[in-house]
Amino acid sequence: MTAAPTKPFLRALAGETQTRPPFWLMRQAGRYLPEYREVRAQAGGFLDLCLKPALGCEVTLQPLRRYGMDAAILFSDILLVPHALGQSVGFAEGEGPRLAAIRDMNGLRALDFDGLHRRAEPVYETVRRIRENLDKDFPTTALIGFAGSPWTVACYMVEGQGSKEYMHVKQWAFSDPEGFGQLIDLLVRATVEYISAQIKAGAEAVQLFDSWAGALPVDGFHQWVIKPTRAIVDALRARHPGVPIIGFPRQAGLNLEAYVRETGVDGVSLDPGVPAAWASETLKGVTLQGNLDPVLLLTGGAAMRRGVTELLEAMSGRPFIFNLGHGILKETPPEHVAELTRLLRG
Ligand SMILES: Cc1c2[nH]c(c1CCC(=O)O)Cc1[nH]c(c(CCC(=O)O)c1C)Cc1[nH]c(c(CCC(=O)O)c1C)Cc1[nH]c(c(C)c1CCC(=O)O)C2
Repeated sequence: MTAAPTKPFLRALAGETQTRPPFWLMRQAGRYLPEYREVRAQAGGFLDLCLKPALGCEVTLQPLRRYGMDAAILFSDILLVPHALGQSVGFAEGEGPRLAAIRDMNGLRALDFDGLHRRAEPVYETVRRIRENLDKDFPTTALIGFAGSPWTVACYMVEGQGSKEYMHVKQWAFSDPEGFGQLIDLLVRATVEYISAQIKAGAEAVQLFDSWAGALPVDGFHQWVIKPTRAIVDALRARHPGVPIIGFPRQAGLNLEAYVRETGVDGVSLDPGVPAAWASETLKGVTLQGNLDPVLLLTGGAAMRRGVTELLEAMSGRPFIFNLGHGILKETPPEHVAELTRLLRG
C-alpha cells in the first residue's frame, strides 16, 4: 500500500478537500519573469534550454523562489517527444514551433522509437535535479512531470506547426483511421515510456496536455482523445500505482463528462470556458484544477480579485487545485502573480 501523501498538491489529487486549496500556474516558468529571460538568452535556442539540465532545473525553480507554489512543473515542452522520436523540431524565434511535417506512412516509418530514451535522457536528468532541489529547499512542493497527449502531439507532428483549423491532421484521421491510428499508437507507447522514466527520476504526479482536444467532433474525440488517454492511464497505473494523473482536454466542451468518466484520470484541468459551479457539481470523484482566465491575471486589480473569489467560492467543499485555465501570458506583470499568491495564501 502507498502511504497517504503529505504535500498539499498531492493530497488534493488524493481527493482531499482543503480550506486553502493548493496552487500552481501553467507556464509558471517563462518569459513574464526577467530571470527566465536572462537564462533563456544564455541557453541559445528554446530546445537547448529544455536539453540542458542545469538550466532547465534553474528555470523550474525560479517561480518557486518568488511565489512558493505548491507544485513545480518540469521545464520542458510537449514537442520533446517528437524530438525524441527523431523528428526534426525547432522553435522559430517569435513564431512558435516548426517541425518537418509527417503526412503519410513513409514519414511515420522514419520515426525511431528505439532512440526515445537516448534522446530524452537530458529531460530525465533535469527531473532528478529538480527533485533533489525540492527535497532540500521546498519540501512541501510536489514535482509534476508531463507530456502532450497523443492527439495534440500528432497535431504538431502532422501540421508541422501550430494551426487554427488542424486540417491536415484531421483529414488524415478521417480518411485513413487505420494509418493515422498507427501514429497515435506509437505516441501512446512513447508517452508511457517517457512519463514512466520521468516518474522513476522523481516526478510525483503527471499532467497530460491535450490543448487541441476541442478541434475534434464527437466521434473523433472518443477515438483520438479518450481512447489513447485511457490507454496511457491504464499503463501508467499498472507501472506506477499511486502516482496521480491530471488530464487537460482543452475546450472539450460537452465531451468533458465522458472524458472524466472514461479516461480514469485523477484530476482534470479546466479551460476558462468551463463554468466552475457546473463543474464542481457535475464532475464528481475527480479533483478539479483551474481555471482563472490568464487575461484576468494579466489585468490584475479588482477584476482579478473578483475572478479569484468567485472561483474559490464555486470550488469550496470539494477537492480543488487553483490554476489558470491556460498558460500564463508573457506580458503578465510579476506583481500580479504576487498579489494572486497573497489572495490564495491569505
Ligand atoms: C501546445 C503546447 C506546447 N507546449 C506545451 C503545450 C501544452 C500547453 C498549452 O496549450 O500551452 C506545454 C509546455 N510548454 C512549456 C511548458 C513548461 C512548464 C510550465 O511552466 O508550464 C509546458 C507544460 C514551456 C514553453 N514552451 C514554449 C515556451 C516559450 C519559449 C520561449 O521561451 O521562447 C515555453 C516557456 C514554446 C512553445 N511550445 C509550444 C508552443 C505552441 C510554443 C510557442 C508559443 C509560445 O512561445 O508561448 C507547444
